[in-house]
Amino acid sequence: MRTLNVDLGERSYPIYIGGGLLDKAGEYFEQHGLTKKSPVLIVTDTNVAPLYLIKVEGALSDSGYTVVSKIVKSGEKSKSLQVFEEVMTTAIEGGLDRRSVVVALGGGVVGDLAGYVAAAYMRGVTFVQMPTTILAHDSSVGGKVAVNHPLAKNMIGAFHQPEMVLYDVDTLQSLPDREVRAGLSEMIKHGLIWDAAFAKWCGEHTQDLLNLDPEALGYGLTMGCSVKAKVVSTDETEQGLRAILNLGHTIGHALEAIGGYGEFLHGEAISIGMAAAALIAVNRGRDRELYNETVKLLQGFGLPTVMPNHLDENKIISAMMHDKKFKENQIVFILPVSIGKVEIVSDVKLEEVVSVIRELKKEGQHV
Ligand SMILES: NC(=O)c1ccc[n+]([C@@H]2O[C@H](COP(=O)([O-])OP(=O)(O)OC[C@H]3O[C@@H](n4cnc5c(N)ncnc54)[C@H](O)[C@@H]3O)[C@@H](O)[C@H]2O)c1
Ligand SMILES: O=C(O)C(=O)C[C@@H](O)[C@H](O)[C@H](O)COP(=O)(O)O
Ligand SMILES: [Zn+2]
Repeated sequence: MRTLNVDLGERSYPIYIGGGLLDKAGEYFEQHGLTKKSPVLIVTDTNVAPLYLIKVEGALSDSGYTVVSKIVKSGEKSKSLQVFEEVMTTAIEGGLDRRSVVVALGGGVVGDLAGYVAAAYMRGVTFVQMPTTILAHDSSVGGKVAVNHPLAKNMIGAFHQPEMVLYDVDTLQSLPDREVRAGLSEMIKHGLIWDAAFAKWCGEHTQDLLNLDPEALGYGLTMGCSVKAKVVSTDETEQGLRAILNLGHTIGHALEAIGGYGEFLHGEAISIGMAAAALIAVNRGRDRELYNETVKLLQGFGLPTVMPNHLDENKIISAMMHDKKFKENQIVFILPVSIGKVEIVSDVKLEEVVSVIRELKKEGQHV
């Protein structure tokens, strides 16, 4: 078992990473002094519930906790105001009070949704993350919680840090292959923005990671979480540095929105976005090797790096205008400087973006 700390003064919390942790959920709750007098709400989804819900409900009730559970439909479409309201209804009907705990048992969708419920229920209750996807090494850390608006990703949300992250890596063994790849996209991102040696390691351990080799996975997740924890500890509410975690997201979020939150998985959209960011950087004078290396790394994991031809440039651009980093009429981009290092740039012109979208469509025709 590895423990990392997210250092945020009085809002600091541990990330426990290891096997068999869901069975010990009750013990962790007790260790953290979480009350048994108020009901706990577990939010999970239709894929995760049959696999792990009984385990967590059992572990908590064996320790004397009263548990209420809400199962939402799996998939990005559940990150909506409508489902948010449904979860709120379960919380109210289940008698949750101000000392209650909301648990997110699942991937980033459940994490972001349950986290926003925890941030808003009675103006804020305790939140515990129990991630079950690779991607959630990113989403469970840092306190960004949100639901989507049909026009733009994560538009309605808050910063609400969890009490702890209980990451039972045994759960990852049941992930479908496409979700494994999509989750590894954010792991690669952590290497690309912060740590060239880690990015290189990802490239050297592609097969081990794709095969869910426990040792490789444990190391990769620990490294990814520790990059995330360091960045968040420096800039909790994205006043500056934290924006680097958005590498690939300016275009990626636009692709998710225009795809109706169903065509691309988050990690896939971000992979295309990271290829696009590298190409913008090259067109601005960086060595072409930067783009070649980025794309080679992503493609090694079977991730998409070209722009699907059917996507309309204008639609991508107008969806991009809703980016939360858009200010004073400028779209802020995170651009690579070299592998392991990025810069925050606010003078990228729309024409540069359109030209890269077209180049990436052409690349697609060669594949
Ligand atoms: N808050 C943040 O900082 C942050 C960071 C990155 C991504 N995100 C958000 O996270 C979301 C994507 O998260 P995700 O990729 O985990 O998606 P997800 O939660 O939809 O999970 C992916 C799929 O795997 C299934 N699943 C989950 N765990 C499983 C398991 N152990 N075994 C079998 N199936 C399992 C789910 O039911 C779902 O179908 C996006 O909405 C993205 O915006 C948030
Ligand atoms: O934690 C962050 O900060 C991130 O940017 C991590 C991203 O991987 C994640 O997708 C996040 O939800 C994006 O946030 P947003 O503020 O751009 O909606
Ligand atoms: Zn992301």
